[in-house]
Amino acid sequence: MCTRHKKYIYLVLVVVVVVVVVVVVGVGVGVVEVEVVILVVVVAVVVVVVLVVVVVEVVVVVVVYGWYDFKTPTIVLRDLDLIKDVCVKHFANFPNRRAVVKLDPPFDQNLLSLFDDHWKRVRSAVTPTFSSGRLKKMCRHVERNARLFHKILDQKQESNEEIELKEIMSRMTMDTIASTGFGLDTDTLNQPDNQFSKNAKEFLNPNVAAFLVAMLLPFMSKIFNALGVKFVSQSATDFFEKVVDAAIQERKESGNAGKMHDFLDLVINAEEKDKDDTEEKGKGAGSLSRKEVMGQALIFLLAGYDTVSSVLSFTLFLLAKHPEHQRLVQEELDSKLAGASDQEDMIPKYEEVQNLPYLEQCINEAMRMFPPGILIDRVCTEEITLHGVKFPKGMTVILPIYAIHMDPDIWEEPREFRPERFSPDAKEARHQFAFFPFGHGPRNCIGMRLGQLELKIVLASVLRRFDVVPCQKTVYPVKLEPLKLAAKDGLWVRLERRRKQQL
Ligand code: HEM
Repeated sequence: MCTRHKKYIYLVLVVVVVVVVVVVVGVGVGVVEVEVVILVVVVAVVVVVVLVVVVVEVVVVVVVYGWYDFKTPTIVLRDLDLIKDVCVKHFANFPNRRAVVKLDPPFDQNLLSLFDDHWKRVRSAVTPTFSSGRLKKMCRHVERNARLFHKILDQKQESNEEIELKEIMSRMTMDTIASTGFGLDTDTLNQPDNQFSKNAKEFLNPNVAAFLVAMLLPFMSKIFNALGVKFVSQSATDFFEKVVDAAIQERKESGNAGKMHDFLDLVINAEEKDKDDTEEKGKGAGSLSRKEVMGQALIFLLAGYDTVSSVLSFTLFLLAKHPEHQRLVQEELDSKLAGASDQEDMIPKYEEVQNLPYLEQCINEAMRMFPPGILIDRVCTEEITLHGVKFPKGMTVILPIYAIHMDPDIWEEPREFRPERFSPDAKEARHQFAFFPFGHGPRNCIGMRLGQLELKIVLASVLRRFDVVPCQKTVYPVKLEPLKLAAKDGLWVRLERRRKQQL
């Protein structure tokens, strides 16, 4: 039960006890009639009984609540131990996400949407792409894009331009995902309307209306499929298939195939093992069918673009509004990175960003307040009872990330930006599952370490070079769009060059 409810219940109980004592004393001194005593005791008993019922009800309402999504029982968990059990301890009973809409091939083969053993095989084949060794190699793409990004920021700073962070960060992360994943040089930073960016935006903006209808009325998904309504743009999917094919061809011809250790190499390796290109092939760990490979290429683009750009922009925006925390980050960067990086461009290296605890605290606090994913879900595949709550087979389990990140019983004044919440002591004192922007357990975000690396390299390099300050268009507190955690009025700031002696 949460402490707020407890407080009210204790208050009412104290009032009841005080009234009873006053009345009994009143009888003792002869100012209250016996009938009044009987009446007061009856009322007190009724109040206590009602309270007991409410307490039980509150326990049920606060720990979990649910509804029927037509015939599918759906439950929302608030209890952190239950969340831990579902995601980690009893993962075997909850291995999949719900299939909200039926996707078209090859996108239907993406990790996010796969089930059971099929998911397990693809996940273990893709996991090596994100090993420390490969991340280190991918880092040079992140650094190169950060360098190009600085040139744009320099121009904007020199002309004292106001900057909408989400827009410019999206362009930068688009280039980063294209180069880290596929070795492509897309230059979206300088050419925001290039073909790659146009198709990515089209692909990333699915048929929202159909998607929402299918979410609210699951049976409509089948009707949409029968009518040929697409949830994801076919032309954009075709475009990316061609882009990936051309990139593979180019790498093979240049003799670099297998040497770059990025996602494209995984594609090429998979091809070698799976020459006859059928969906049924690629059953061994490490081997993927051509469609599976394309499915992962598309989900990397989808999952790695908007998420990272959103956290980058919210973190910088919050630091602009909280200069005292920005100073602390800059002091950390000055002391830990001084002399170790290339002084000219201020881009820290892979090893250097591994030890920036205060920057990490600020990033975590920004992700607590504005997690790119509002919730995650799992489906129960085998009945189980956990902490007295029965999960029947087929039940959808919702794990509400945003609601838990904003729960005042876990986070005091949750709307305040307080990076100190993530100090080692504060973390130690809190339930480990109170913060989960990347999900939890074996099905958590596979790109987490790449995402964190990008965040730290880009933020460290920007904050070493510039002070980020509010401007006329800054709207704070942030007003959110109705259906996603995006700022309705944009995230506007201005840049000021840091004075030499601070560097
Ligand atoms: C700040 C950055 C990111 C955030 C906050 C984020 C968040 C998430 C969340 C909440 C999930 C669901 C986890 C669960 O159900 O337990 C997820 C899954 C996933 N993410 Fe990320 N993500 C980020 C970056 C990335 C990047 C850079 C990539 C790829 C390059 C990526 C690829 C994926 C994939 C493929 C899955 C599905 C994993 C599976 O089902 O096995 N994400 N992410």
